[in-house]
Amino acid sequence: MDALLNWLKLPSLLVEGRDAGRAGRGLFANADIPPSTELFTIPARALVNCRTLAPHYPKGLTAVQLIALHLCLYRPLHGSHSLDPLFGPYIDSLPSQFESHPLTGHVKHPHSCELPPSVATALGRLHARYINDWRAVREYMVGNRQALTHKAEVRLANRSDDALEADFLWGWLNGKFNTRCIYHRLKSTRSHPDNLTLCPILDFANHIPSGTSMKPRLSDAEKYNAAPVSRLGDPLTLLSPATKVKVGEELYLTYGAHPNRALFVEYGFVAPYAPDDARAEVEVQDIVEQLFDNQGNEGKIKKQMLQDSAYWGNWSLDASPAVSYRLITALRLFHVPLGSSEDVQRWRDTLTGVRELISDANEAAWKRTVAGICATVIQRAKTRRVSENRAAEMLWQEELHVALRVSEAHS
Ligand SMILES: C[S@@+](CC[C@H](N)C(=O)[O-])C[C@H]1O[C@@H](n2cnc3c(N)ncnc32)[C@H](O)[C@@H]1O
Repeated sequence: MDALLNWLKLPSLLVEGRDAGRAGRGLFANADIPPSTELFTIPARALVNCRTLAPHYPKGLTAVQLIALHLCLYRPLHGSHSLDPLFGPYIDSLPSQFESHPLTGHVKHPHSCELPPSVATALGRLHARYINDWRAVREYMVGNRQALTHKAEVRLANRSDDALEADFLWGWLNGKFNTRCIYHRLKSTRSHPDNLTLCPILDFANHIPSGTSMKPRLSDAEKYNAAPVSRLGDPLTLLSPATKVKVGEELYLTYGAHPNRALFVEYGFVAPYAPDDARAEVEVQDIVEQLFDNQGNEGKIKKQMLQDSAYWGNWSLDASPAVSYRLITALRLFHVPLGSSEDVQRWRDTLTGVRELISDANEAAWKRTVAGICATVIQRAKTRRVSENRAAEMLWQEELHVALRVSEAHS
């Protein structure tokens, strides 16, 4: 931390990064901190993003690809410091490995750990993003070899493909959105995917699902809804939570209202939940898709109707206990015979709020189907291959818990 503060030219701070147990390192208060206090400001030059890296590389990569490439090229060798003349002391402060991240295991031994289907699907999507970025960067490295080997400190020549990919995966897990990168306005539009940055010290902060948390101060670019005026972008200021923090307490960020499935796949951990917590959730896409598939042509038409009205997919149950409105809407249609134009119209009327339901019989039918879906989730959670991965086990337990709660509510 001292080397990092020296490099940042920051005085001692109200917070320090240190061991936080199972979560790795965290940010802790060095003194009592009044509400919404400015904790520190990281100058734009010390943020790792598309603006600070662009002057040092030929064009052609997205922000995530560029950050991952830079980290890959300057990953510290075992026990030594990063040779990066730009961000070396910061790169030294990054985690040395991501062995517990599910993507690392998935890349090395796909399918070694049995996961709930919706989690496996989400991990598969993340893997596809990773492969896409790795291919793009590999091509870029071939096309720009001369420019890259011009950098005196870069060791490309003696590196095996495997070593290079392992370093790229490490860089990618640091540099993709989530894990350690946060939103930072660098482009003229708010939705541009390159609006992200690595930020020293802030990235020691762990996640808290609810309660008061630290917040980055709105940057000028964000305030004026425009690209930053200065070449390297705006600096980043972190504010303490809106309530007082006592010396020694950990300060958190709220990464987002993510279910455990997303926390596991994106960040590599799961958070505890209360028995009736709506964040405890099962996504039942695979089971419900199969139901529509089994209806043959009628199912195909219903799928199209749901896609057209933006209700296809993202169907969940939660432990509050509840069935998501999206799932109820899909299952209502599932039980409508398409030959009955009156019922089809009634279903459309439920979408616009003209009607609350199609009929009592239709309500009873979708509830019976929910009970069947719960039975499937319970069955597969009870008969799965037990995993040594603690987080994977917790995800299976969560599925079982949610399905039991919803099934009790519908019996
Ligand atoms: C931005 S970093 C936070 C700092 C990190 N703990 C470290 O040691 O550098 C995000 C990572 O911290 C860990 N993490 C964050 N919040 C956590 C929590 N509530 N429980 C367990 N691990 C957590 C996860 O590994 C996550 O990918």
